Parts: sequence; C-alpha cells; structure tokens
Amino acid sequence: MSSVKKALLETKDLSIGYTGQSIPLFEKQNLALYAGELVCFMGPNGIGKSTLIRTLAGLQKSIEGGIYIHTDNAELRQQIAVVLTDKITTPGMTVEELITFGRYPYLNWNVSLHENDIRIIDEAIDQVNIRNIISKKLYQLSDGQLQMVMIARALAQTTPIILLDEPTAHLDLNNRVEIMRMLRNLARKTNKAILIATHELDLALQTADYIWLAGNQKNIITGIPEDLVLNGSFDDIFRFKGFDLKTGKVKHEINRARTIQLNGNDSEYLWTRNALERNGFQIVQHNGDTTIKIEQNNNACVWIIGDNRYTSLQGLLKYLCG
Ligand SMILES: Nc1ncnc2c1ncn2[C@@H]1O[C@H](COP(=O)(O)OP(=O)(O)OP(=O)(O)O)[C@@H](O)[C@H]1O
Repeated sequence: MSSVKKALLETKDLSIGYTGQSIPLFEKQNLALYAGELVCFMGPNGIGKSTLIRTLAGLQKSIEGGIYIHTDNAELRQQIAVVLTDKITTPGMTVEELITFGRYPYLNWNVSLHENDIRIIDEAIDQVNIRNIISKKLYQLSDGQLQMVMIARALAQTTPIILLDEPTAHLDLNNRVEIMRMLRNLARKTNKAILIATHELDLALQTADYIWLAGNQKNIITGIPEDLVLNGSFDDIFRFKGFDLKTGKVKHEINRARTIQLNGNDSEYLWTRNALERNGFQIVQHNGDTTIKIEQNNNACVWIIGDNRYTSLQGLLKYLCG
C-alpha cells in the first residue's frame, strides 16, 4: 500500500539569482522536499546551488515565485536549519557553546538550559561523534572537524528541514561516508527533509532518495538516482570525459592485442578486471586469447594461467605486461 508523501517545502514558479544580473540562475522551478527523504542537489560549479540553498533558507530574496513551508512551526528560523560554507565569525567560541547557541530560537538568553535542551545538544554531539572536541575553541579545529560541528549545530536546532551546502567538503573518506549515511538515516528516523548541495557523485548515487540535478536550461531535473543515470541526464549535464557513469568506471583505452577471458567471482573478479582494464587489456566472455582462472581458498587468492600460478595481481601483471 503506498502512502502519500508529505511535502515540507515546495516552490512554485521560483526564479532565483542576483539583482543587477538580468538573467536568473534558475527560472520558474517547481520543486519539493518531502518528509523522511534525503535529496542531493548536484550540478557543475557556479550553476547556482548555493544561491538556491540560501534562497530556500530565507537568507536571500528570490526574483519571483514562492517558497511554501508546510510544517507546524510558525517561524522560518524554527523550520529550517542551514549549514553554509561561510567562514566562522566567532573563532573564540567553544564547540559546545556554538552547538548550544544552535538552539537559540528556542532559548531565552538569560534562562539556563532545560533538561530537554541538554538532551538534544547531547544527542547532536553524539550523532556526529565529536564528544572528544567539545571543549576546543573553533579556531583550534581542522576544516573537517569544523564541518562536523556545524552539522551538529544544525541537528541541535531540531528543525523539520535541514539544508546543507557541501557538508562533506574537507572530510576524509570515512567521514564523508559517515556523514551521508548519518543524514540519510536521520531523514528516515526523524522524518526530516534534508537537502544537500554536493559534488560527491558516488556517494549521492548510493545514498540519496532523490536527486536534484541542475540542468542547462536554468532548470532543475529531479528523479531517483538510478533513473537519472540510466536516462542519460547526468551525462547530458556533466559531459563526463573518460568516465562511464552507467558502469561506474573510468574508461580505459584498449591498447593490447591479446584478449583475456576471466573466470572468477566476487570482489576478486572485480579487482582483477580493474587491474587488467587499467593496463589496457580487453576482457571477453568467451574465446579469449588467454584464460585466467581466479581460485580462492582460506582468504588467499591465486591467479592461474595454464600451469603458472600467481599469488598477487602485481605478479600476474608482470607476467602479462612484461
Ligand atoms: N553575491 C553574489 N553576487 C553576484 N553574483 C554572485 C554572488 N554569489 C554568487 N554569484 C554568482 O552566481 C552564480 C552561482 O553561484 P553559486 O555559488 O550559487 O554556484 P554553485 O552551483 O553553488 O557553485 P559551486 O559548485 O562552485 O559551489 C555564479 O556565477 C556566481 O559567480
């Protein structure tokens, strides 16, 4: 049984851009963010992603059209938390203070924190795993740590909508994956609508419920990631050079005469194929000039060509490439 999705934010014929520029960045767009969904907003540099985020957050005026919020809170600042890429203006503040002030809309400055506020701040700190740095001053943090802190501050605002501009910039791979997974789970568990502007193609395709793809006609194409890959929308916009998004692989030139038939399974097969294609071999299903068999026993892997056995891909490549 399908349930009706609840749009928390909608735009009607929204055009955005900067005064003094005659042409808008996006024109007459009808978009929606739904409760419980993570949306990744993608597109080339300079196309207008940050500008749209700021406009949706109410930090910048639209050119025309409307933005409608369908939540129970009356005030915009209690409905939308936003994480931007701007420089911090209070470097002497501690992490804990910054996150605490994240709850400012709900707090009275001269009243001490309620138990509920303390619990929410604690949860936000744990969600992004930054308890070990809460006493540090902001200027003492690495870019990645600061990014995590800003996300914690947004979480502590407990708004139904969160907008983030490139939240994984500066983060290492583990933290990038962790942040995307965390935001995705958060959307699911707490029924928030979360929009992320990002250049992380791989991660977005694997975690987003929905993609907004900035098009070439001042428009935004929307859909689930797989549909946009298969219908060529990503190719149209990014014009990938040397990368085949449909297979998720870098395109290698075939520059070796002999073809290879590869018999094996699982990740060993995938990485062997990767090594061979990277070195210019063409892999064929049948009748290869050379057949390589991958054998796996007790976590060890052996590559077999005729009577020759290789215990590493490096050894195999040395034999094949000379
Ligand atoms: N304050 C401003 N005044 C005038 N034009 C601006 C201003 N800020 C950005 N722009 C212009 O608006 C366009 C969109 O910028 P924006 O930062 O929204 O792009 P973006 O898609 O987020 O890019 P990136 O992926 O590089 O972060 C750019 O051409 C930029 O030069």
